[in-house]
Amino acid sequence: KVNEDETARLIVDKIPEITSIHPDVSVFSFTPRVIYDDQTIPCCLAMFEDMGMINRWRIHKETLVKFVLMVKKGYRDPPYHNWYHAFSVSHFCYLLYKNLRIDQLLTDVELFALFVACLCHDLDHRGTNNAFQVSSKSVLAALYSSEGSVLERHHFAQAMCILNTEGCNIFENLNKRDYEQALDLFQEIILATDLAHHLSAVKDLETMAKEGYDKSNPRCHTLLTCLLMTSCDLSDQTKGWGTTKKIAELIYQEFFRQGDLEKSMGYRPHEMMDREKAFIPDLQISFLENIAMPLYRILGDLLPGSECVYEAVKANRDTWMQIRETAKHKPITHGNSFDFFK
Ligand SMILES: COc1ccc(Cl)c(-c2nnc3c(C)nc4ccc(C(=O)NCC(C)C)cc4n23)c1
Ligand SMILES: [Mg+2]
Repeated sequence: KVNEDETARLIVDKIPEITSIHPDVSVFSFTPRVIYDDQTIPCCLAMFEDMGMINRWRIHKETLVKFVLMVKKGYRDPPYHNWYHAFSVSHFCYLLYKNLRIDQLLTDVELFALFVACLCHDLDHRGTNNAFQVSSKSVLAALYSSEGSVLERHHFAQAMCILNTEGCNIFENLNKRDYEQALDLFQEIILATDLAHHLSAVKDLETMAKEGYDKSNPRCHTLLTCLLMTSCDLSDQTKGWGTTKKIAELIYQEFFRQGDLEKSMGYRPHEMMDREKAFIPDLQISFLENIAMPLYRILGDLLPGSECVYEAVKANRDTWMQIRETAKHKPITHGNSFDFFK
């Protein structure tokens, strides 16, 4: 339940000038996780405003406030897949707009659907992955496992519940055509956040990067939108080492909790979810080399000016390699997998 006085204050207060949140809020190196929890919603309002979306889509301020509040409250509090993840993902989308002028490659509707999808893309995440939904025979698996992307279908369903809540539909003033297109894109983008979906699109993304983006080709728009969504989803890796290290701690806290659950259910967990087997530096080097670096390499090829983002990810991979060497020479302590984080 969204309490009235919190909503009232956000509605009455003027939307702050984005730089009043932080002077560096629009640069790639800025880490949105430094923003205090009670400033995240004003920052979201300021991002909508700064991207011209409030006027362009005739969004009533009260509707926008209620929507963002419902979205924030729609996240649970697992170590990683919580509101701060959605907020930081959305902030990277704002960075793409401010620094790479993606508004010149995508239509207004695509850009709007992308930003709103960033806010909603992991709604009601339980801190367990798609495989666990199926193996634990969760309600979500019962609902969606026949179509695949179980969690992502649930995140979309939750977002639709919010949009269908009285006074929360920020798409309400779009004309019929834009409305239908926005919702179709919104669903497509949220379903595309399934890492398996991204991995199956990498070949096509590399081809597009080689041949160049053709703004008149609808397939290019779809591929680029999905590329940008995944770039936002993994954007913690594009910041300094401090963020990379902190995020790894949160992700493996979440993974190891799932592994513990699987063990208690009599399943043998994936190595990356088994706190007794996981060697985090190796796992993270592999994730960065096989998934994150190729992703931001393609982004850099397609969007001039984003090479610095790829370089930041590569630097974090290099730091993991140094950590791996040091950790390998240390005597095997029978502490837990997080010892070398100390
Ligand atoms: C875009 O969707 C997601 C969904 C869930 C997560 Cl946790 C992530 C995500 N975001 N940051 C990370 C980092 C730093 N490391 C990760 C290491 C492994 C995996 C993983 O799922 N590996 C199995 C798969 C390749 C078959 C995901 C990781 N990850 C992204
Ligand atoms: Mg997700």
